[in-house]
Amino acid sequence: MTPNSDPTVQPVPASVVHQVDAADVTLHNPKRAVVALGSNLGNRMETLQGAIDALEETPGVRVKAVSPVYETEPWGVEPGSQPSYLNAVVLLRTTLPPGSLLERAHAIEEAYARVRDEHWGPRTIDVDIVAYQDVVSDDPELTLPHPRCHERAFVLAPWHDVDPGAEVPGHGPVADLLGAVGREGVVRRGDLELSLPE
Ligand SMILES: Nc1ncnc2c1ncn2[C@@H]1O[C@H](COP(=O)(O)OP(=O)(O)OP(=O)(O)O)[C@@H](O)[C@H]1O
Ligand SMILES: Nc1nc2c(c(=O)[nH]1)N=C(CO)CN2
Repeated sequence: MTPNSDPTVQPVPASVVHQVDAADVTLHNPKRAVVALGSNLGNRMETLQGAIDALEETPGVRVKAVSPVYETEPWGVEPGSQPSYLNAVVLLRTTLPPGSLLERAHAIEEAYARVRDEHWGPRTIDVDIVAYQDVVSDDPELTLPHPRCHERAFVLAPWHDVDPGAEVPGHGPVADLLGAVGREGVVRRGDLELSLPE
């Protein structure tokens, strides 16, 4: 039987071919994303590492780099009102669209029983999408780049360590932004290290 003579083989509609091709392009064309992690409650290192491992275990996500760890003064709140944070940044390659990556970030926060009861309140884990490719969006559900990342040394310092040439879309080079903001209250913890999942 020739391939075309089988009466049970139906022609594939053009729309389906198009959708499959589009999905295929996405799968072969992972996007760059930058995720910031912060913790100021409980076992902060264990929580940060757990979040990194959970990102890596997510289908369609690969953790490509993990920054050094910084001990940072709580930003945006009364000095002395909260424990200090440990902050880090991870670089991802992902086939997930931005909204799905945010859903995963929220699921990881929930897994660590983060309670959203106070604006900028203490938290076991905060997982923010800092940037996704060069996407710029003012959607309040997912603003890209993160609307406050360019003024936060606790994001810029670790990001600069893992990607010195990085730029914040619409704001300029991370190196320049970090220079402008300064490193006050942001101290590298050389004695602590997060690992890149195998
Ligand atoms: N780039 C982004 N990354 C993560 N969440 C975002 C982003 N843009 C908008 N959001 C929205 O912000 C909401 C509040 O997030 P969250 O509770 O983590 O804020 P926060 O950590 O207290 O403060 P901040 O956003 O200043 O870090 C989330 O429900 C989410 O939909
Ligand atoms: N140092 C520091 N301060 C913060 C942090 C954080 O991760 N580190 N996160 C906040 C809300 O996301 C508010 N303030």
